[in-house]
Amino acid sequence: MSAPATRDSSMIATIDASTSVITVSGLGKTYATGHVALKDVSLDIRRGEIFALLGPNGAGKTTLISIICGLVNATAGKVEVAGYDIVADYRAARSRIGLVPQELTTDSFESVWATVSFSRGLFGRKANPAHIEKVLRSLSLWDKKDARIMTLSGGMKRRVLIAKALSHEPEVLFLDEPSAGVDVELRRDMWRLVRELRDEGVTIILTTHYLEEAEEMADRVGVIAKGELILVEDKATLMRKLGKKQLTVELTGPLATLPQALADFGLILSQDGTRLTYTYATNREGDDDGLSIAGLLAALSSEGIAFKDLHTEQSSLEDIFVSLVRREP
Ligand SMILES: Nc1ncnc2c1ncn2[C@@H]1O[C@H](COP(=O)(O)OP(=O)(O)OP(=O)(O)O)[C@@H](O)[C@H]1O
Repeated sequence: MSAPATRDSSMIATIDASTSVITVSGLGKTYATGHVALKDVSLDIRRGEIFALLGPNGAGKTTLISIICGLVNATAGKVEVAGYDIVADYRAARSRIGLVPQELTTDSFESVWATVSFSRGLFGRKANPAHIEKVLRSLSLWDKKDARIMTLSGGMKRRVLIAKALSHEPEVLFLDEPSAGVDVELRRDMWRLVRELRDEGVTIILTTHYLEEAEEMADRVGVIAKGELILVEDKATLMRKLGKKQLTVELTGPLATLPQALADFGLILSQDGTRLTYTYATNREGDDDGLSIAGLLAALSSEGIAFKDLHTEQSSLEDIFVSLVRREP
């Protein structure tokens, strides 16, 4: 699978990694039911990044995306896409966006080719069969181009949704829960395509409640909970923070001071001298410089320090994150 290579030169000219492609300011949404789905959300999405929006079911991810894409009206605040206001300059803003929705609403008598070509036309773009062919090939849909949508499997329909979203060469691609109900092969293809698109300068925003997906894909991560954006961070930084754990060692007798041989571990000795606390990074990208728990235990033993119990705790940020992200529907 390879990404569509043909991109509109006027769009490429505007791509500059140092600028924001989407600016969200003070966004709020209260549904007619009175439910407050978003509260004062402000966010800049940088050109060419993969941004993962994380949060549990009902957090407000789809609402936020729907407002950015102009499908739902905000109650407060504003959104600009490539400098265009999503309400005042709807057509200009929307034509920069490709949206792959969560729901499979594509079910028609039309062929794959006709459906994807028609999508391009909806955005006022001139027909470009070469681009449509590239998109279909990149999604392994080329040999299905004449098949009617209704005859396709669920996975193939999903590929058609992605092809439709890419038909008009958008600058920003939204993927709403791309992994929900998707098989391993499609997930792998999708991730590869996303990276290829990003390499071409396309900005990707994906929503997910799978931490693994964000870990695998994202450059930056935003966490949304109960309608509030509680965290926006570079993934590497976030993973470092998330990866911090604490090991507490309960000693059999009190220590007056920490032996010099243990200085490198950055241990904290409790006031009564009976407890040592060791904070360490656990993840791939963490700053663990080789000082492992095994190393600590060996050092304790060679210093003749006996212990009766060990227990680990995760840092509070990880606690928050895991409870947000790993909570099942
Ligand atoms: N049209 C609507 N009218 C009233 N409430 C709504 C409407 N759409 C969404 N909501 C509510 O707003 C909240 C946020 O929903 P939203 O779909 O944005 O969450 P989400 O984070 O995308 O969740 P999921 O992961 O389940 O898609 C939910 O409590 C939902 O029930």
